[in-house]
Amino acid sequence: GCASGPSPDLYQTFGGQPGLVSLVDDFMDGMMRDPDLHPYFVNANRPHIKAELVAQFCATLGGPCAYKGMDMKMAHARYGIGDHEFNALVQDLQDAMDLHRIPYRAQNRFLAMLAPYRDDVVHPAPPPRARPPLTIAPDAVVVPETVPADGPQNKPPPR
Ligand code: HEM
Repeated sequence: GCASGPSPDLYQTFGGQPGLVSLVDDFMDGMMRDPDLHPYFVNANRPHIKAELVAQFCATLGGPCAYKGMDMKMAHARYGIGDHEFNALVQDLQDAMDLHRIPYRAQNRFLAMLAPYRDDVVHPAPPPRARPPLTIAPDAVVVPETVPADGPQNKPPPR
């Protein structure tokens, strides 16, 4: 039949745990060489992200793992990631899978399972920053409700 979804076989096609650790190493190296993605990861905790990616990929493929990292929306919302960056990441993942000689059929099965994350990862703009606290009392400045049409009333007297 038409193979799709997770399976222990698919996980083995990716080389099991050692295969995934090595794949994610090369994937992250590729993203660090990618000018579209470098800024997002240069100051990030890359060893942590790589460990989470290995667990997530393992679980997604059908391996004996559970992903216990952050929810995808929570992890990405603040970065204002666009479609362009998402596509760049998919390209870098394909390059890493090519390097590891993962057969195209297996690559496509995996990418199809990651595609639904696009909606969680891509945000048109970062959420607004928290406002700084007010430094003056809100009622310290009294603004008149209406400004008279003939201008301010405190004109100097006519000579
Ligand atoms: C299919 C697409 C993607 C998947 C499956 C994915 C997966 C993950 C995972 C599992 C984590 C770790 C979460 C944790 O720490 O618990 C993470 C973190 C992160 N991802 Fe993604 N990601 C994707 C797309 C992207 C894209 C396109 C970007 C940037 C352009 C990105 C940037 C980041 C950053 C900066 C973090 C660190 C978050 C933090 O610690 O504040 N991700 N991602």
